[in-house]
Amino acid sequence: MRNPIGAARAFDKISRGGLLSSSMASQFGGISFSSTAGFNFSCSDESTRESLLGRETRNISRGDCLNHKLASLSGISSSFHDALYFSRYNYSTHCSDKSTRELINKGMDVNCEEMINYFSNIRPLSIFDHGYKILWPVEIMRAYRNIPSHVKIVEVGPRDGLQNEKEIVPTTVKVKLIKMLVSSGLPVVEATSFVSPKWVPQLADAKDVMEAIQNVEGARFPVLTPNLKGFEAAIAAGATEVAIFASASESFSKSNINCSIEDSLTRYRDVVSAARELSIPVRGYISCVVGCPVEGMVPPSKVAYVAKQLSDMGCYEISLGDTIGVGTPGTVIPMLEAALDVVPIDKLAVHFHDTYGQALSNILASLQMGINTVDSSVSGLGGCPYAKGASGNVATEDVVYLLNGLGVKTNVDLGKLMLAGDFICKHLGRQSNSKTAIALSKKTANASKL
Ligand SMILES: CC(C)(COP(=O)([O-])OP(=O)([O-])OC[C@H]1O[C@@H](n2cnc3c(N)ncnc32)[C@H](O)[C@@H]1OP(=O)([O-])[O-])[C@@H](O)C(=O)NCCC(=O)NCCSC(=O)C[C@@](C)(O)CC(=O)[O-]
Repeated sequence: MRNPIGAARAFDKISRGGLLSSSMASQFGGISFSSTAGFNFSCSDESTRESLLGRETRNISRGDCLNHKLASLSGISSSFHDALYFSRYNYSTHCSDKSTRELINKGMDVNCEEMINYFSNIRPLSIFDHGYKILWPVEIMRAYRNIPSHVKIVEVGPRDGLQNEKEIVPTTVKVKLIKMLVSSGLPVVEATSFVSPKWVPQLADAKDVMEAIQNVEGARFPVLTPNLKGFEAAIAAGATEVAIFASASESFSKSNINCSIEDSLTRYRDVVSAARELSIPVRGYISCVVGCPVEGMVPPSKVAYVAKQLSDMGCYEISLGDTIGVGTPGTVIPMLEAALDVVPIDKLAVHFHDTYGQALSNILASLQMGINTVDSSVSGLGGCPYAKGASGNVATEDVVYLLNGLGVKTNVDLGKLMLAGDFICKHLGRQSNSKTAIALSKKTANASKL
């Protein structure tokens, strides 16, 4: 096995010297570099070359403090680093934690050995054991650089989950579920919808739900409002935050809210302006961000268009919904890139249904791009009544397990969350859709510690 510190020193010398000599190649596990203009690379291993160059040749179009800091500390041109190691997104503001930031902010004083020690201490990956050649700190940086230190989970189970149940869930059960979710530490629990009861009878008790949770503290309770009528009813029932929901697909807009995308945006401008007068924050959703049950693939440009409209009208956050769960990172990443061209990253959230089992992969890809708000539904409840065949949202338990594994803070107690999931699943008379909940409920281990 190659000595990582030796390789670190080699990397350090190259970085500081700014010259890449062929004698260094052997220390980089067979990868050779040419330091001619433009830093062309040649590499003996096809897949390594692919991973080093193929996917990382975009230029940075946004400011990226880390790039410039690391470029300057390593003493080589930033274009080299931009092309090789970093994508276009800003690391520094989404930096994993304080000590990483400090490390980065030390600028010239940081060397690669410190980086290795740092990352090998905090990350459980034993990449050195896998016979990797040069790719560690690069790979680690690439995999973790944008993952935020804290993720806000928006629990949508009581709304997105229960809106799709055949049997109408009694108000008392909904209220108990909401309280249990809050007690698990979830900061935002979407409570219900003020939509037409003819369209969604499952949530016809919206007013009663809101009145019953008036005194519940510890979380915010946004509610869906499709128009001014819904907004006014929500405010009268005590809502202090609302969400509007547009679509990137014309057909879905028509089947879900009975109007075109443009007409929906006009309606939503009225809702947002009424909300602004009352200082009510408005979240925006976009459905069908990668695929539509009627139209098939949805181009990223359509998502970007609606995202910009929602952002411009004043939504504080825009949740990008893969309503029918068809996305993979292959389609989700280009969609997010398009959205990021028009909306700042801190305003974006992701909302994945898990129809094809891709939700966690899509969430990881989103985190790696710096997204720090994720919607999910306890026990994977859910679906949309107007998107036939779509399954539930990604399970909140699975998201928390993933984030715990990445060392990302959520403030959610997995054990308490599982109790909430168990409660609603027992009521519905079915098994949880959360793999984490199923696996952990078979163990007696204390799930709160996982
Ligand atoms: C938007 C409408 C109302 C248009 O529905 P419409 O029929 O075109 O509306 P209308 O203005 O002609 O009114 C028809 C009737 O509804 C009443 N009405 C009108 N508005 C309201 C209201 N706010 N609350 C209560 N009642 C309302 C209105 O008063 C009237 O009553 P009537 O005179 O017939 O007795 C209807 O299409 C609707 O309610 N759609 C909601 C559909 C829905 O909730 N879908 C699920 C949520 S979206 C989703 O799940 C996706 C998401 C967000 O999770 C993201 C993702 O997964 O991708």
